[in-house]
Amino acid sequence: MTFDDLKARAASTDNIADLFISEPDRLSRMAHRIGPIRADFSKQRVSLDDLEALLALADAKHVKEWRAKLFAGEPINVSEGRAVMHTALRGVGGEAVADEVTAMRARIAVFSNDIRASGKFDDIVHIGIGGSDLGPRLVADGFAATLTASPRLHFANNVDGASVNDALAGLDPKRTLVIVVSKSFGTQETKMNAESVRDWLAQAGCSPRDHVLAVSANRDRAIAFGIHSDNIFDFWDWVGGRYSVWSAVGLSLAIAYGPDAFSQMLDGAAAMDRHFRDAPLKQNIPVLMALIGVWNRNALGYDSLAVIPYSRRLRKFSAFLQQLEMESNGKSFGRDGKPAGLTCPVIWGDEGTNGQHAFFQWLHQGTGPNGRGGAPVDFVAVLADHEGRPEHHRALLANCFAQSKALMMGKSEAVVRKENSDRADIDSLAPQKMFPGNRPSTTLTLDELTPSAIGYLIALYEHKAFVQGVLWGVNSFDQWGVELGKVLADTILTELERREIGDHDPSTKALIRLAC
Ligand SMILES: O=P(O)(O)OC[C@H]1O[C@H](O)[C@H](O)[C@@H](O)[C@@H]1O
Repeated sequence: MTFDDLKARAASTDNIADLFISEPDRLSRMAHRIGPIRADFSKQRVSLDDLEALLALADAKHVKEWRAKLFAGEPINVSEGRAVMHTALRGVGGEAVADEVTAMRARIAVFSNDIRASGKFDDIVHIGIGGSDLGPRLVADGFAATLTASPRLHFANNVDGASVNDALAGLDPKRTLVIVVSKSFGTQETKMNAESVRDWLAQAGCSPRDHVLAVSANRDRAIAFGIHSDNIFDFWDWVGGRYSVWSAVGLSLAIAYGPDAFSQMLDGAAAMDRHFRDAPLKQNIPVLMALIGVWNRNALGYDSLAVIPYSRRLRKFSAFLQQLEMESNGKSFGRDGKPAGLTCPVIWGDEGTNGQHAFFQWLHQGTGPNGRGGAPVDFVAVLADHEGRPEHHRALLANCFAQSKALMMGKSEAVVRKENSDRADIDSLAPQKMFPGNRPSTTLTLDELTPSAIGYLIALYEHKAFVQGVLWGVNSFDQWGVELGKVLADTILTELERREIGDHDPSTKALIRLAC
């Protein structure tokens, strides 16, 4: 089975709505549950036979073998010679590091409880960017569905001074704990924000020893930066930044929401790990999600995926997934150095229902590179109401379910003509008011937005990204594509500081001149 075979199959793919008629057991075969998550793939434009072909592709691309390598802790990040063991942080696989992980989890729990019991801090400022920021921010919002942060949690990520200013606004330095999170401890934004916050503390006479912690895989750099060695929480080079929320990178979550919530999240992720490791591929939710994503990308030719959480508490989910999926699989060349073909689509989205009043027009009627229009959608909904407003919650869910139905069913030109038969301009109006339908989506429902369910959800997409990396033949665990801009930014920063314009193209020179 090859991508070309899939493309040939897709050329004759049916209408989704018709598939429910020709495949009476479609829903039961395409909706699967694990723990609090139910994944309904039945509104995808893929027949059960197509799914068999996709499972054959998984075999042809050795998904099971790669999955075994992942859990065995083999160095599958070949370009950096590293193992990939974020599942070991949840206690699944990576036995070689189990003791270190257990010790770190215990240290996080004891430390978090001590800080919470001490009552010394009202606020935590978490400084970090990319993988050292997106996961903790997503989870902090998610935990707020069922828990209250105490101390309160603030984030400074961007090098834009507004980021650190917003994070510190109204805070009392004497009652603030600062956690600097950087795997490399070499990231410009994080170091600059940490310096600014250190100055802010110093002006109030607060010592870094009492107020600043670091989380890093590079202890030496953290010490060189001036962090006391007792205040450093380590993590390891086998944890990729975008897979690191399960490590001490989540320390601020454990302090603010309690170590029990943090552990429950890890346990939820572990349950998803075991499902991914053990379930047959045809019932394996991350595998099916990955295969359907590849179908949409490589067979149907979609170039983006919209992820729409119908949950305000998950509104950062698409931003989180942009790093998880696009940094993992946004690559042109495979592990073998050969062109990889079409890989990761653009991931984008916003919370529902807000998006309905903005870009959903495009999802329903917009054009696309494949002539099919729009983009596939992952809808994510939480069944329980955590806000004590059942009428709002029913409306939220009604909108979510209505959108996936509308995308699939559309509204024919004939119906539009009937409804507007009195209009003289019906010939020009009808095509504008009709909905083509047959637009694919997946609906994920979570019973409740508990810490455990959040663990399940994030781990689901981690494994999806892993499987897609295997199918596309890329190394999902490096990110060389972010380096060039960083190096150039350093050069240009020096020029801005010295007011000296170096050797650049005319456009870049003109921009530097404007800022000098
Ligand atoms: O945690 P750090 O070392 O500070 O890295 C922060 C982020 O910056 C890098 O440029 C990478 O693109 C990300 O993968 C990483 O998560």
